[in-house]
Amino acid sequence: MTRKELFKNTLRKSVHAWKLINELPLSDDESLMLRHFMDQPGFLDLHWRMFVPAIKGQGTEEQKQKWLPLANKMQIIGCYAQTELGHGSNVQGLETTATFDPQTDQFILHSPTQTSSKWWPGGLGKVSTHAVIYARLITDGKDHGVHGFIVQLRNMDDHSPLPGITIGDIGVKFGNGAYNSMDNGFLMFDKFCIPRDQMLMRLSKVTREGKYVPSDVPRQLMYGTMVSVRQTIVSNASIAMARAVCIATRYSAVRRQFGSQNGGIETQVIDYKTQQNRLFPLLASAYAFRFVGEWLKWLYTDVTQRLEASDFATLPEAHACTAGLKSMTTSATSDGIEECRKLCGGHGYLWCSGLPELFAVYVPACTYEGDNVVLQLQVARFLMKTVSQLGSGKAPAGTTAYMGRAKHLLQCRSSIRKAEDWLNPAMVLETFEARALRMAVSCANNLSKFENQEQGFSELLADLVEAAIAHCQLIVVSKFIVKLEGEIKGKGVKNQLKNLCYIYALHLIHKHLGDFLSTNSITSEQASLANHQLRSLYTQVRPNAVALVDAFDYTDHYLGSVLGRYDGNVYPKLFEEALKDPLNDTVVPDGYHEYIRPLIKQHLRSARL
Ligand SMILES: CCCCCCCC/C=C\CCCCCCCCCCCC(=O)SCCNC(=O)CCNC(=O)[C@H](O)C(C)(C)COP(=O)(O)OP(=O)(O)OC[C@H]1O[C@@H](n2cnc3c(N)ncnc32)[C@H](O)[C@@H]1OP(=O)(O)O
Ligand SMILES: Cc1cc2nc3c(=O)[nH]c(=O)nc-3n(C[C@H](O)[C@H](O)[C@H](O)COP(=O)(O)OP(=O)(O)OC[C@H]3O[C@@H](n4cnc5c(N)ncnc54)[C@H](O)[C@@H]3O)c2cc1C
Repeated sequence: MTRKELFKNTLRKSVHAWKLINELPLSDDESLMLRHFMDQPGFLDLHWRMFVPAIKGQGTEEQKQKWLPLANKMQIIGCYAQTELGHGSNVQGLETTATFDPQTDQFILHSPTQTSSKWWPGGLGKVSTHAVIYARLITDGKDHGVHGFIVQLRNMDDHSPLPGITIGDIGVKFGNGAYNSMDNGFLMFDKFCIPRDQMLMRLSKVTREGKYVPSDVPRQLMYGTMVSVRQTIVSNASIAMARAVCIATRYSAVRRQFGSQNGGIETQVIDYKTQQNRLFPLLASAYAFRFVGEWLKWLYTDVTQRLEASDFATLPEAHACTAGLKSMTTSATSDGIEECRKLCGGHGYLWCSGLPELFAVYVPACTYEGDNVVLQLQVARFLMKTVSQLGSGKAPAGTTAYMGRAKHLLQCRSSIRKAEDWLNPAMVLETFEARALRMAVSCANNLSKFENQEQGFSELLADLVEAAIAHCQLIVVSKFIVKLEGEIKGKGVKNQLKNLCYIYALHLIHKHLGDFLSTNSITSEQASLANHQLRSLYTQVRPNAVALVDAFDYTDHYLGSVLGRYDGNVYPKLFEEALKDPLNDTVVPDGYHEYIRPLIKQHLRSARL
């Protein structure tokens, strides 16, 4: 499809989905499922995942009563317009202004520079009638920082932009199809007025007289919508990883190369240890991200209930966990999808493998909802704060509880003696805890050598990100272990999950061996025992690998991959797909008479001469 066709088709699908949700009707969970099967980014994502939650989280009761019924019935369509041409990560650096005019009781929204243009919001370019806009609030010449506002963008009769608003699509993005179904947009305000009651005022307020009343709760609650979406992105990482792994695993069982003596049957590529060493950790990651996603959903629900009761104690941890896990799982999944493409050899590069589009549509997850490095730095700040409070009497809780055992973890030596010890959950956990704590403490020690903490932080950014990743990996491993300790129906299933859990943990040890050795969390002998155990786990997973991806229960239609077909009938179907290509509509291609024939004839003539 052309971009215009793709966009229009996405509108058609979205509206059809909305119709089904209402007519059947579907529950929230079922609607979410429908979104997955629709399988295309579109304006509904931003309306439901960001616009509605922003009003719910930051609006007053009156604002919710006014706007939510309209939004819930989709009588208005909204998006989340925060990022600008000049600033995305640095939210405090946004330039759009919202200046209160006490004469008219309105805010005047303005884009003072080109870099202040809103740039990127999904659904903004062509669809949304409304947006939650983030802008600097100015009253009486004073800048109070960034706040949210509900703004109507387009005329409800003919969809034209309202006077004072310039709006459009930012253009084609990475890949063919992929995220181009979405109208990511730009927007400029030219002294555009909105009534005062359209500032989202649950947190801070502006009175009729123009007095600014600051929030009596943490101002970071304004970032709540991002926290909520980051949490869902972790579960989505598992879905995308599982999809790629399903394709690569099934195809690896079909594909044969080498290994035959005198014309016998060749080896299935899945039997090569190198293939297993690349593939099975990704299979394990798909399961691991699912379990940590379930736990994160619980954490998010818990913090939301606490916030409603004005208990803000766990907010920093919820922010660190959602930011860190969003970052870690999306980076691993993007890399994993690309690895799956390579695991499928040349055919993985074909569009009909399903992997190029999956990669193209998935990879912006490393950037949207917070650049992955910027988010790990938030985790690092949280860790440095926690380390600095050790010994102050305030015991670290939740995912940093292990830091409370700093004395032990800083000096303990791993008691792994034989390969099977690497299947001991306590020993594995302690190894990850020691590594994470030692990396965090080492950063804190290095930081303390700087007179200026912020300067020290800047200098140590790369180390801090590594410490943050180590902490996030510990969370994933620990939540997988907790899952195994819970009720799992069927001994066989439990055994398979156990194998995957230890593959996940041991492959991380192998991948980040430098960290584990340099922090003395393990010795090189213990590292080689871990490798030995890993190989043995691969052998145990091998006979069940295809069943473990079948368990994701993806239909062929959803996978959209010739290589990942359930029936394994890959080669005839590759031919069928090739023959569908428009280039094969004619035997002699368009352009032959114009370019190829004259070229060949010229050679023939010169040959005769
Ligand atoms: C064919 C295949 C198809 C595949 C389909 C797959 C199927 C998928 C199915 C469904 C998919 C649906 C998915 C939904 C998708 C939704 C689409 C998303 C679109 C993307 C939308 C966006 O990108 S919106 C814009 C997002 N922008 C950002 O994330 C900006 C990042 N920056 C920030 O968040 C902040 O600026 C910052 C955190 C980096 C820094 O903030 P600031 O400068 O204000 O703070 P400080 O560093 O000074 O910190 C102050 C203090 O506050 C704490 N803090 C910061 N943030 C938070 C927070 N959120 N909550 C709580 N506390 C916070 C910070 O830690 C500091 O604490 P101290 O104690 O003072 O240290
Ligand atoms: C597909 C897609 C959809 C989007 N949808 C929306 C939307 O609906 N609404 C919306 O408001 N926005 C949206 N965005 C914007 C998105 O949220 C931002 O692009 C994202 O937050 C990253 O910000 P940035 O572009 O400013 O990156 P930058 O911050 O400019 O990042 C550039 C580089 O600088 C590095 N960097 C930046 N700051 C630091 C630092 N402090 N320390 C170390 N390194 C740093 C980053 O790691 C990165 O390598 C979308 C983006 C994409 C790609």
